[in-house]
Amino acid sequence: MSQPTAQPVGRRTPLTTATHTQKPSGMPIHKYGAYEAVDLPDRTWPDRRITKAPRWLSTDLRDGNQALIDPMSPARKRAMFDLLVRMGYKEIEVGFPSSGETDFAFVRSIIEEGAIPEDVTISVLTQAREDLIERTVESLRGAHRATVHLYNATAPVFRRVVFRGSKDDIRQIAVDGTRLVMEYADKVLGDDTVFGYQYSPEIFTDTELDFALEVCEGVMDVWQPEEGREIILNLPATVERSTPSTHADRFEWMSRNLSRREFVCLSAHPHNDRGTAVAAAELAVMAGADRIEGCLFGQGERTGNVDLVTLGMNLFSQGVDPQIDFSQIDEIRRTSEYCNQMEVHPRHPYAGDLVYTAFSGSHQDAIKKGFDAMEADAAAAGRTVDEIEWAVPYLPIDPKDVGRSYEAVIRVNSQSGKGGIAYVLKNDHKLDLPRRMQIEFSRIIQAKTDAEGGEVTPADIWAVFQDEYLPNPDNPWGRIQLRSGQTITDKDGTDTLTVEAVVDGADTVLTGSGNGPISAFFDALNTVGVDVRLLDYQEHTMSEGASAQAASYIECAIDGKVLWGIGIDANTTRASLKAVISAVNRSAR
Ligand SMILES: CC(=O)SCCNC(=O)CCNC(=O)[C@H](O)C(C)(C)COP(=O)(O)OP(=O)(O)OC[C@H]1O[C@@H](n2cnc3c(N)ncnc32)[C@H](O)[C@@H]1OP(=O)(O)O
Ligand SMILES: CC(C)C(=O)C(=O)O
Repeated sequence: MSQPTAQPVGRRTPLTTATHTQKPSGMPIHKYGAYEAVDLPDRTWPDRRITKAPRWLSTDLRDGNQALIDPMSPARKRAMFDLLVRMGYKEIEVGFPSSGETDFAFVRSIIEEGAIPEDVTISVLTQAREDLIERTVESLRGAHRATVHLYNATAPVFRRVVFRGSKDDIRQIAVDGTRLVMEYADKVLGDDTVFGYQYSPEIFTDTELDFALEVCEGVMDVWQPEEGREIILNLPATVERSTPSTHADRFEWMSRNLSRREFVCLSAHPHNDRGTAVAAAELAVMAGADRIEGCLFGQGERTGNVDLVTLGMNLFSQGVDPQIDFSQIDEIRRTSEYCNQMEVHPRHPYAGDLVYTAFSGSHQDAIKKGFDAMEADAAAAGRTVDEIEWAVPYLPIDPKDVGRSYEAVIRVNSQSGKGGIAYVLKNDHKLDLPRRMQIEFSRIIQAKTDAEGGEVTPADIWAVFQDEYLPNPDNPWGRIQLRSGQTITDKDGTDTLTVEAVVDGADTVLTGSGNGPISAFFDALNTVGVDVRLLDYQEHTMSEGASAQAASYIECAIDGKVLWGIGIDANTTRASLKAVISAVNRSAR
């Protein structure tokens, strides 16, 4: 029989792609074509950095609302509007007033009730149809600052299928619509309304670049932008169709080729069909966009509009002021959920229930070390933790900055390790367990999670910890309970300890001597047949002030077993005696 040849460690046949050849899926790929690239070899956007917030427009009340199963009631609309104002949005698209009485009445209500702050501009959307434009402008009577937003589709399939017209016909719809908006604004709105205009070539992402430019130029020829008379040209990714890099190329191309660029506010309106709307928006800003339209938490048609919360918080997490207040993210989320009647996903960036929570051991370990290092670094710099740069692994921002507590940062289940459990004890009970004690206790918790599954709450952890290490009058298990102890130190430094205790149910006085209270106590315990040897001892105060408690941790070998004990007391000697009893009682449990 031939002997198998021993392979040196690390020299076995590796798994390579050759052993995992992928096979054609059989999916109908012939139905789809590649998206056209932009010929822009001297593109500049990849080298740009975002150093300030773009202008934001919230379209929650329009694009968000039009996509809801149950569009917002007037009360829900008002709650959303007030939230957006409180957060600091200065441009808010409040509806499509010509769609019906609900939107029209809502626009009238916020104007007539004085709900729009002086520095907030409301915007309303309309198709390029005269009756709709008239009704739209009518809704704005008496507003301080208002923008009419006109759109028509310019993409080839719309030209052919929806409008059944030539490029010139489509361009003319935009030009005529712009003229009508201006005429009705002149007729209906007084001088007390600061009036603005926005045009969107719909499905910009599917429109030939030169044609999108041609239509925008035609619109500008009518509006005549100049100093003090900007035009907002909004280039919507109505359906997201390309990588964010190609989207950025298209923005850079438009930004370079538009005439009167200094009077144009170039705006992006990404949707999330490919799941990359946030990246598309950020790269569009790098490529020249001045403004982003989106919705809170990515509400909106199909996969949603770009998420304004993620965009704003991405800036914040890079030290750039988003100009929007996200400090109460849970209130923002609750209001948005109420208005949209849709839940925000627990993994939603910055706002989901679980996004500042680590269950897994190595994450928890790193987070605990990160918090400890922050405290040490702040103390070394003579500052508070809030005054130094945030650097906690796995937490891109300090949850406190969005109104979250640290309670949920670490949650314990079967995937957790000692770091997380130690974090809970330190955070909730001011107990900073020595490393080997963390290991010992985490095994006890792990046995529980393996047996029972699910999550172990901080309250469960504390109950197990107390039961394991801290016998007390309500739970007085163990051979020995301490009543009182007294040490006398003689002139050569020897401590003599007298302890009153209950041993095996009987009141007992134990005495012993040694070169400190702990060794004196070990000596005393020997008299009742307990053989203890000290391996490690640590202590710390748990709070400041006269009534401060101290925690003592002791690692001992007791009758051949190595165990930890803990004692908590205002008196450090008493804390250490309790720690010895905790370990001794555990050894006999
Ligand atoms: C990408 C976006 O999100 S765009 C915004 C979409 N949002 C909404 O549509 C919500 C509100 N809309 C509505 O309530 C309705 O569409 C209304 C009340 C405004 C209009 O309703 P209707 O009069 O029934 O027209 P409908 O919306 O079906 O539009 C169809 C007609 O308008 C034309 N049309 C569509 N969009 C536009 C436009 N932007 N400009 C000019 N004409 C347009 C179509 O070609 C079609 O014309 P046809 O009847 O001659 O074939
Ligand atoms: C009206 C436009 C801006 C729009 O909502 C879109 O194209 O998605």
